[in-house]
Amino acid sequence: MNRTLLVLGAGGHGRVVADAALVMGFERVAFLDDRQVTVQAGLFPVLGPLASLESMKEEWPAAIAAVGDNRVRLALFHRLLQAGFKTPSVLHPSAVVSRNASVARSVFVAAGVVVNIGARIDDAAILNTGATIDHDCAIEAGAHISPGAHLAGNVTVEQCAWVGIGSALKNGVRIGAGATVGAGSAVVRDVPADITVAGSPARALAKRMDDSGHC
Ligand SMILES: CC(=O)SCCNC(=O)CCNC(=O)[C@H](O)C(C)(C)COP(=O)(O)OP(=O)(O)OC[C@H]1O[C@@H](n2cnc3c(N)ncnc32)[C@H](O)[C@@H]1OP(=O)(O)O
Repeated sequence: MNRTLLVLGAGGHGRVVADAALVMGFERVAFLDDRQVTVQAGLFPVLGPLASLESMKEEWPAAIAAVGDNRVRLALFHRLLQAGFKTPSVLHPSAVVSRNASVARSVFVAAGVVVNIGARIDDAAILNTGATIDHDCAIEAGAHISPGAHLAGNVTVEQCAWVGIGSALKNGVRIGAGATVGAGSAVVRDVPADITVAGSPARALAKRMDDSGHC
């Protein structure tokens, strides 16, 4: 394993990732963050703004995108690939990940997570503290499963969707790309792309507007 890791983003999520990286065995961990003057990064130095990323590669060849915003994180991951960085995943040692599950690049698997047989975790996804991902789920690139969320078997969470803290997803449901599942929700049917649902059973709250102002 490469023993250095550059963490992109020194916010709450980035700090959790950095902490887990140390426990996992990385020896030198540092941040890039545009708020370098004010950020409270704890034990880890902030080496510069994100704009300096490409110039860091020689000393810091491995990096992980660790900002909470799903689309921004996925874009940063693609920038890492383009610049030729190594893109290891960070798996907290207390996570239980089936040998018959797959975990792609730049994934963060937090403490206490369980991933069961046949699950597929794609690039730059987050499985946050204590989440459970049961058999044959697919968590697509840039998706975020928040702390304590429970996914039954055969659930699909499409690209950049966000499953809120403590929610429960019935077996076989599909969460559309960019959709949001509110905290503590019970999802019993498919959720279309770019919709926010919440409650038990989860129902649509609102539809996000795109850049042109249309839903
Ligand atoms: C380590 C970490 O911290 S990871 C981060 C974990 N955080 C989360 O999981 C948070 C998930 N986010 C939520 O649950 C948010 O409330 C969202 C995204 C569902 C909605 O946020 P907003 O669009 O800002 O909605 P807003 O707060 O204005 O609420 C709109 C309505 O929905 C209701 N509502 C909001 N969230 C929920 C929810 N989780 N369950 C039920 N109802 C909800 C509100 O009560 C409100 O109802 P009202 O109009 O009758 O008053």
